[in-house]
Amino acid sequence: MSRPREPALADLEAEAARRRPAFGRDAHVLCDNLVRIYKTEGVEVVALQGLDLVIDAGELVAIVGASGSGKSTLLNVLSGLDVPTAGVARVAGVDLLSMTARDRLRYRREVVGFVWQQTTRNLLPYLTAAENVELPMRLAGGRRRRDRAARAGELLELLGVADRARLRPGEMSGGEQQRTAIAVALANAPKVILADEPTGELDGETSEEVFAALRRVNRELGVTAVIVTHDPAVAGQVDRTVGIRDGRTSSETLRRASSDGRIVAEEYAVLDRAGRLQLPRDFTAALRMERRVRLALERDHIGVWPQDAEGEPGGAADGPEPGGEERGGAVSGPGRTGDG
Ligand SMILES: Nc1ncnc2c1ncn2[C@@H]1O[C@H](COP(=O)(O)OP(=O)(O)OP(=O)(O)O)[C@@H](O)[C@H]1O
Repeated sequence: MSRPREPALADLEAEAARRRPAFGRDAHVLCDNLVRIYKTEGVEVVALQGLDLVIDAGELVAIVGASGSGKSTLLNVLSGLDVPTAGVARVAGVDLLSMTARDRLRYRREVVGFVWQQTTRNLLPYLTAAENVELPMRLAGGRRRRDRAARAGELLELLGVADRARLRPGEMSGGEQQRTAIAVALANAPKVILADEPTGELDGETSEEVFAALRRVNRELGVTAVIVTHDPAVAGQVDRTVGIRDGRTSSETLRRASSDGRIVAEEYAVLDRAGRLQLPRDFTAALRMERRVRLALERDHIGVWPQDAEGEPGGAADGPEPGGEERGGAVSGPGRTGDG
């Protein structure tokens, strides 16, 4: 009789993958361990360092972060303009790493729409607002002239600039140009709209109008919207703000209405699948945490302590002593201080 075959490592990995639901399996926008390295004159810049992001269909999400944190790199990848070095990037079921040139063209024409900060990048100066909106439809083909004109009219109406249809960009205000740009981005009924600082060149009141227009298309057309912004007024009005730091997702702020109708914002650190999280810089600076910290699993939280000069836990922080038996190791496992 032959002996039962020992399971190979690949079988065990496949089995483990079968049992665990795939990360972001149902997400509309998915970045899994996304890496983008730029190489210029022998110098490497790691703009995205294993970024994870999951956005559901129909969400309106703001992406915030300091200059150089990787926001534009992320948006360039999602818009199909740039190819990441490694990882997974998927939008509306399209794998952005394995697209052919033809797929990429179709993706950029039909699956995503974008709005850039510079109004001049969004609209052609010698076309009217209506002609600008019709242009992507003409390039994609498939619609009759009358249909294109009707759709352009509907979109300009939805964006509140129907009365500007016959004007060229130079004859419109900055806010009107950006609202027209949103209509252009929506021309081919994309599933996702990406906007990079769409209110960056506008004053407060006008930027509120443009943001309100983005919110309206998100709500009324159900299009998923991802907006990179420095504008606290924009970031403060979306349900979810994702903070990026050093090329990784570091925090999320969720906003919800409380029982008395007030909007409550709760900020969370993002825990990635490898168990990594970024502690806020002001927290680590306040407790002079550098390089090593001590961790302890408590019943309902994990304590983090700076390593003090003597190497004993709890040196600089007020609060409970870290639990656990191993003073040197400091991480107590479940069943010691934890529940299970
Ligand atoms: N084409 C490029 N070649 C080399 N390095 C680049 C390139 N584009 C971006 N970088 C670098 O990658 C990092 C992330 O840049 P990115 O533009 O994505 O940041 P950002 O958060 O959008 O910044 P900002 O808010 O200033 O636009 C930075 O260190 C930047 O210098």
